[in-house]
This record gives sequence, structure tokens and C-alpha cells, in this order.
Amino acid sequence: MPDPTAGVGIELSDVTKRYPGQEHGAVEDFSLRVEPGELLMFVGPSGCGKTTTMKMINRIIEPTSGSITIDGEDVLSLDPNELRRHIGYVIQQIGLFPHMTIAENIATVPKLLGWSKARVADRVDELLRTVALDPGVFAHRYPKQLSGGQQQRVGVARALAADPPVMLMDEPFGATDPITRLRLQEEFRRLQADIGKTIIFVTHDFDEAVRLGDRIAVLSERSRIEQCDTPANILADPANEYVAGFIGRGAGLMRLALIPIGEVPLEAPDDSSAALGVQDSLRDALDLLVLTGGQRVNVTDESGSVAGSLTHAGISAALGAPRLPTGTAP
Ligand SMILES: Nc1ncnc2c1ncn2[C@@H]1O[C@H](COP(=O)(O)OP(=O)(O)OP(=O)(O)O)[C@@H](O)[C@H]1O
Repeated sequence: MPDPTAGVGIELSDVTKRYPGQEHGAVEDFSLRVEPGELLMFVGPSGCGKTTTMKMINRIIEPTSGSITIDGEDVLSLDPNELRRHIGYVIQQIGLFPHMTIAENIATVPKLLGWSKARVADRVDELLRTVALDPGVFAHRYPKQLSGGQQQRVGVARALAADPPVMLMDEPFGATDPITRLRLQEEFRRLQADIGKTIIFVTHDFDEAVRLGDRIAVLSERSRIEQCDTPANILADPANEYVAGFIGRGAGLMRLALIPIGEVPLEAPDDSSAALGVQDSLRDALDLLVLTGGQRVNVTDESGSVAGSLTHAGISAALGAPRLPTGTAP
């Protein structure tokens, strides 16, 4: 395996997994390339083979046929234990060792790799801060003394401990309440912007896929890829009825959340409107319009000066809706 790096490519070619006694494969002829540093989301219904596909990459499950390479190396030619030390793995049930402290949990792989005590201690400290847990408070607690959301964060920290180039994340935020989940997603997005790992992330939640993914693979039975594209492209142009059904309602709002205000044309500002920044999303702008009942929101640039304003019509136009003259009923 390569030394830890920011991220490496993963390639699955014609991968099939047939469990004993199964008429069809749980995964059949699955081919996909994940680019270095990419965060690829798998979404699909329960039982479509997401977990099986992912576990074949770190060889918790052996494929029946096909090939899988990481950074050009055939994973089947590598020692499975050595392979797994270079792949961070996060699962919904977290899997923290209950009789070990948080610090010991995070230190597991670095210790196996023979890091010095001082280096391990520094890394544990750094990672706890990265996932927004104060080392002074949490390092010496046991998992059961943490909330579910805090445990999930420790799970992410532990997977990152040896700085693996690849992370496999199976519903890592699944067991948390919606508010904690949003916070974990935000933290994770910031973290990924810094560390640039190659990540495959399984979720049932299309909204989560849109919020986090560079690309989304929408899977159906036997891990068939119905569409694999950027969130914006899938939302704007679902490949078929199946994908459209998976997106469900709210595609317009999800698309708005992906577009920063700074990317759309602005109109002249007025004196009285509430303001947002150019880095906020069109969804934020719509939210503010709905909450204030106003006709427009002013927009400030990075220096805080008012740069223009946005109306409902301007927001709709960003999604390709025809722009009607102000005051014209649709
Ligand atoms: N060890 C096993 N033996 C036999 N069949 C299995 C085994 N593990 C999984 N399966 C079957 O393979 C199919 C795919 O399972 P998998 O866990 O990969 O789906 P999934 O998309 O991850 O589902 P979920 O979203 O519910 O976790 C399912 O039909 C499942 O019942």
C-alpha cells in the first residue's frame, strides 16, 4: 500500500458477489471509478448491496469475481490486515471498544503501526480537536459516558487516526437525531475540505447525499448504477423514473441549497431589506424571503458592502425558470 496521502483512486471492475444459496448476486457486474480525493455517495434502498460493495473494498467480504484496485494495486493481492490499516472504516453502530478509553480507541491503529507514545498522544489530541471534542474532557472517558453523536465523532476520529488515504463510511451518522446529524454533516464537510481523502459514503438519505457528495451513485437492486453524477446534475436531470422517485419531492429546494448567491445576477438593492452574504445559498435567500414576507433580500459582498438584491423571480431563474417582469403574476 502507498504511504498515507491525501487520497488515491479506487477502481471496481465487473465486481460480483453471490452469497451461498443466493439465486442472484447481491452485487452484479459493478464497475465504477472513484477519483483521488473524491467523496462519492452510495444511495439506494435497503438490501440493494451498498454495504456488500463497500466491504469488498477492504475485504471484509471477498468478491466472487471481478477486480478492485486502490491506487492501481489489486486489493486481492494484498494482505487483508495490512490493507485495512490503510483504509479508515466507520459504521453506524460505531463499534468503539467499550472497555477502552476514547484516547485508547483512537490510538488503536497508530499503535499497531508502531508509532511512538508521544506521536500517538499528539495525534489523539489533534483528532479530538478536529472532531470538536475537548481532549481534556473526553480523552479519558469511556464510550458509554458519551452521547450517541459524540461517539459517532470518535468513530470518525478513530478511522482518521493513521491518516489513511481511503475512508469507507457506512451510514456513519445514521443513529443520530436530525439536529446532531446536521451538525456532524457540517463538521464533516469542513473536515473533508481540509483533508481531501478518497471516501465512499453510504446513506439512505438523499438530502445527506446532496449535502456532502462530490458525486452520488444512485443504486437499485443488485447494486445496479441507475445514475452516477454530481448532485446538481442528478437533481436537474434525473436519468429515469427510478432516480426521480428516489429524489422525491423538494428537488428545487435541494438544488437551491447547492448554489451560492454570488453565482447569480443581482438586482439593485433597496434600503429596508434584510441581508445575506454572497457565500450564503439561494435556499437561505428563499428561506429569508418566506420568513420576512419581503419582496427582496439584499446581498452583501465579502467586505460587508451591499452588492445588490435578490427576488423570488431571480431565485427561480437560477433553476432555469423563465424570468418574468417584476409584478407579473406567473
Ligand atoms: N452474509 C450474507 N449471506 C447471505 N446474504 C446476505 C449476506 N449479507 C447480505 N446479504 C444479502 O445481500 C443483499 C445485499 O445486502 P447489503 O447489506 O449489501 O445491502 P444494503 O444495500 O447495504 O442494505 P441496508 O441499506 O439495509 O444496509 C441483501 O439481499 C442481503 O439480504
